[in-house]
Amino acid sequence: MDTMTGNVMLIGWHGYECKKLEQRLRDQGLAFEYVSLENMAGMEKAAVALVRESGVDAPRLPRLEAFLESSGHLPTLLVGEGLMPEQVILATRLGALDVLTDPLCPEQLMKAIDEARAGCIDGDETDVLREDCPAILGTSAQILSVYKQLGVAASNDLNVLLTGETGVGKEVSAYCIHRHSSRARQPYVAINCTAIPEGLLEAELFGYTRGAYTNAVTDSVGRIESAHGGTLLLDEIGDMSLAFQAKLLRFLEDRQFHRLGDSEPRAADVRVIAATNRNLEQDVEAGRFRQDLYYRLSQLPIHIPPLRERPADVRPLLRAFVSDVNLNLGLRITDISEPAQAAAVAYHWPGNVRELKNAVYQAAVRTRVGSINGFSFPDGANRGDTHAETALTALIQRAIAGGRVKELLDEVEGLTLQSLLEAFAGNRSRVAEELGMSRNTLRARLRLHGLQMEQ
Ligand SMILES: Nc1ncnc2c1ncn2[C@@H]1O[C@H](COP(=O)(O)OP(=O)(O)OP(=O)(O)O)[C@@H](O)[C@H]1O
Repeated sequence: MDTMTGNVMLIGWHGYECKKLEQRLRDQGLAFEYVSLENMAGMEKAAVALVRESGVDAPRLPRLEAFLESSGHLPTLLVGEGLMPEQVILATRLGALDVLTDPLCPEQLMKAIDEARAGCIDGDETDVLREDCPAILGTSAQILSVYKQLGVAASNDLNVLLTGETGVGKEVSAYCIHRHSSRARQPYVAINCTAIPEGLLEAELFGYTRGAYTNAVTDSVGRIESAHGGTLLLDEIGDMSLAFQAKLLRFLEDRQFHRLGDSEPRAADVRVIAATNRNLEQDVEAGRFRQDLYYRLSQLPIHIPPLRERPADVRPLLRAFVSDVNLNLGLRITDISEPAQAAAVAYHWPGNVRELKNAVYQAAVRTRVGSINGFSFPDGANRGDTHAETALTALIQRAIAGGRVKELLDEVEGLTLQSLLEAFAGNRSRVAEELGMSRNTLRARLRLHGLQMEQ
């Protein structure tokens, strides 16, 4: 079990009991961590807590009480030796999900841990967000157009070139094409061309024979051969050297290749998808990327727009990642406050969906239970150049340069209203409330600026 699915937190365990318990948890593949009441570092990774008490403090349970008070709603099991009935009743009343007594029966312990973790997911807080999170999300017109292109790509075998800034979802899109294609049951192999040193890339991609170079002690199958029958994603394609580009081009021309050190040509039936966050057309013009390879790779080019150009996707993504974090980390986040959502819509997300996902995970781990009330964007980011702010600066500069300063306030008002509608998902009542004006006044101002967005 990794930290994404949550650790078992151990509180109050000492001596011989620890060894036995550790072995049982390890046998079940469960990660665990000791925390003390004084130092609860690591709690954010927790899925379930096992608190140990002895019966000596009857009828109280000082450790459990102190732990439950400071740990919020983490599912907690009490394990005790010689517990009195009152203590068992008290433990249940305090909120422990189960009480186990020594000697611990391993099956009973694992069942209780599983139930605590499942309770964490299917608990009685019906308003906790826990929908299944599909691999690729978004509802904006821009991303719908991308989905359609992915569908086209899935229906044929052309080489696809996915472009877009870092974190927009090129890799998830490549996988999506594969999963929807006729090759879905065959291998999907991804290689990040920049993560492998140029010298090793050829061997990694094409494979090698024994003795091809100093460390080649056995024959090795390359990624191309591993992907036979399926799909090969060449990620970060824009960063490969011209020499390597020539080798790749040869393979793309007839799907034939040689393992390093082997004169025998081999063939592989692979569908190639390439991805890059570079502008390859510019690289072709600058002589950094071969034109023939560019044409070969981009038989079907698909561009994924940055998140700041599709603000309508922000809210669905936030919602989906909250469900995701609840499922993966066993948290109990119910929602994200409206101001936090509006701030997220207005933010320019330079790291795109990856950054948004991280922001939700970080905020959720901080919040653990209830509503997320804000995200911590990098310093100054909230003042950064959102698309609306960039437009605003350009507007002011154009007005000054063109001697149209008198009309400026009017134009600024229009832009401001447009940004507010965007930030509050078209909710005019909310915008009116924020501006301290009546809905009628707002409606009139919107009409004046040609902004007729309905709620
Ligand atoms: N539309 C989406 N729906 C759901 N998750 C998404 C979406 N787009 C991106 N993600 C998530 O954002 C993260 C980054 O996505 P991905 O790796 O596909 O981006 P990328 O464009 O390939 O980035 P890079 O260029 O840095 O490799 C992943 O965790 C992915 O699951």
